[in-house]
Amino acid sequence: MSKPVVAIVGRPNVGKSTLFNALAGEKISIVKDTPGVTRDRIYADVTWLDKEFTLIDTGGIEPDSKDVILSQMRDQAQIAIDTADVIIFITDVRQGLVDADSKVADMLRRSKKPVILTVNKVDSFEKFMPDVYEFYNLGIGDPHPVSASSRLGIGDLLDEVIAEFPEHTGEIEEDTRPRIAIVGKPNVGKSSIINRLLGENRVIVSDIAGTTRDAIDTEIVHNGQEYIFIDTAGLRRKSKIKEDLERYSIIRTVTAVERADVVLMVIDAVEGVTEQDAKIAGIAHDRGKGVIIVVNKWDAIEKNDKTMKEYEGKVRQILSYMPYAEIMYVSAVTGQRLPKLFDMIDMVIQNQTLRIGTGVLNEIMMEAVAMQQPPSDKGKRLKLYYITQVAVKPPTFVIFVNDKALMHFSYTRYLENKIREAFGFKGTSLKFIIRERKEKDQ
Ligand SMILES: Nc1nc2c(ncn2[C@@H]2O[C@H](COP(=O)(O)OP(=O)(O)OP(=O)(O)O)[C@@H](O)[C@H]2O)c(=O)[nH]1
Ligand SMILES: Nc1nc2c(ncn2[C@@H]2O[C@H](COP(=O)(O)OP(=O)(O)OP(=O)(O)O)[C@@H](O)[C@H]2O)c(=O)[nH]1
Repeated sequence: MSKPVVAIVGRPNVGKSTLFNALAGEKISIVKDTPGVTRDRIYADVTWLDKEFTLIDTGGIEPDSKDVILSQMRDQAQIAIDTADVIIFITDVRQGLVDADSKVADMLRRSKKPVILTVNKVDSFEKFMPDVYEFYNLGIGDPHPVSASSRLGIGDLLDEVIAEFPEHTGEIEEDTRPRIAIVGKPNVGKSSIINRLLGENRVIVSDIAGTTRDAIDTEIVHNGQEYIFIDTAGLRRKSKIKEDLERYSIIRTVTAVERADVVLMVIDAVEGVTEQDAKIAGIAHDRGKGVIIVVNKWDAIEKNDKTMKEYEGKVRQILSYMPYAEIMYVSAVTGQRLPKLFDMIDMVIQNQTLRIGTGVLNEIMMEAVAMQQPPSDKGKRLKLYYITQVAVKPPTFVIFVNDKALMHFSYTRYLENKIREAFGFKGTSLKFIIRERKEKDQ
């Protein structure tokens, strides 16, 4: 089930970041503050009423000469058009309508994507409403006045946003073909892998990082089964600003991962696994997707009988939050082990959709509790009453306990391990929801 993507586009200083924070509220994914990594918030998971979506900030325009700003805005808008289901176009009532706004509005209108025109910094409706009407001139519908900094009009804006979502998002989609996103840093061999799997050169491969054009979904048939590969290779724009490139590649990764069942996390064997890989893989992990770690260019490194083990050690260390992910060592150049990817994908999808009966789950939990006493605090011991699986993709379990505060992370991890020992669940994360229940209710 893929969540809709909502993108924010607007000139520098109109309040994009402020609006982003106001919409995202507390539930926010902050991209880790690793050195050399973009420090801004780029995406967040938002829930409004019963709808969930992913919010992305296409931001990051350097205030420079007017021409540069306009061309950067066009790039931003293009990213939003390519990746988002709904676009929030934000303007500033205090600066009024400017030429760049009209040009971007033209572009957005032509895209036929739903656009919510937002006029920010309307801190007082009484005072500024007359100026808001001017924005009708953009010809992209009604302007919605908000004050991002004082959170005025935010609820109405969210209502407008979710009203534009495609009808059936969040429900079971008709297209049952497995969707596989192929993600990773530039130049790790994403397009080469797809090419090789496809058996024909429909994707342009180049030696220069970021040169593959126009990511498209590619259908590949293997043993009579159709798979959809979502390619994130290449970047549409060649920015001189490193942080911009990173932002765009993260946006594309997030939106591709969102649409996928399984994520192939490609790592360059020659370069080795890096913090940037960890950040990219984290996007798949956070979203509860199936993950296969694909170490590519295996042909290009010198090997002995220990190489694979050593490599695995490094990968496991840096991607320590996903011990469940399988690692495959492949070569897009020689084709080594690539056909096995399909078996692995099938297995991961099976595990993502695996349902375990309540009876057997409770047996496992009780056995686990008998083997290792649950933690206690200030004389009160954790009691586990009941466990049941409530969802798949990822498999999600609810555990009823006497006191949530006593359910320590490490004990949840212990139970997870017991469940994995019994059922494997290879390639997928598991989610645990802890609920409290009064003792007399049991
Ligand atoms: N008065 C008023 N000021 C606001 C409002 N929202 C944002 N601002 C101010 O506008 C300025 C720019 O806000 P940001 O959120 O950083 O704008 P941005 O569009 O992300 O800016 P860039 O990062 O340059 O693209 C800040 O000084 C904010 O405090 C608002 O609703 N009312
Ligand atoms: N030796 C070796 N080289 C490879 C392999 N796979 C890809 N390459 C080379 O790595 C370079 C990058 O490959 P691409 O497939 O364009 O990489 P990408 O991840 O799609 O790159 P972007 O488009 O920049 O995101 C090319 O020069 C490929 O020939 C492999 O398995 N072995």
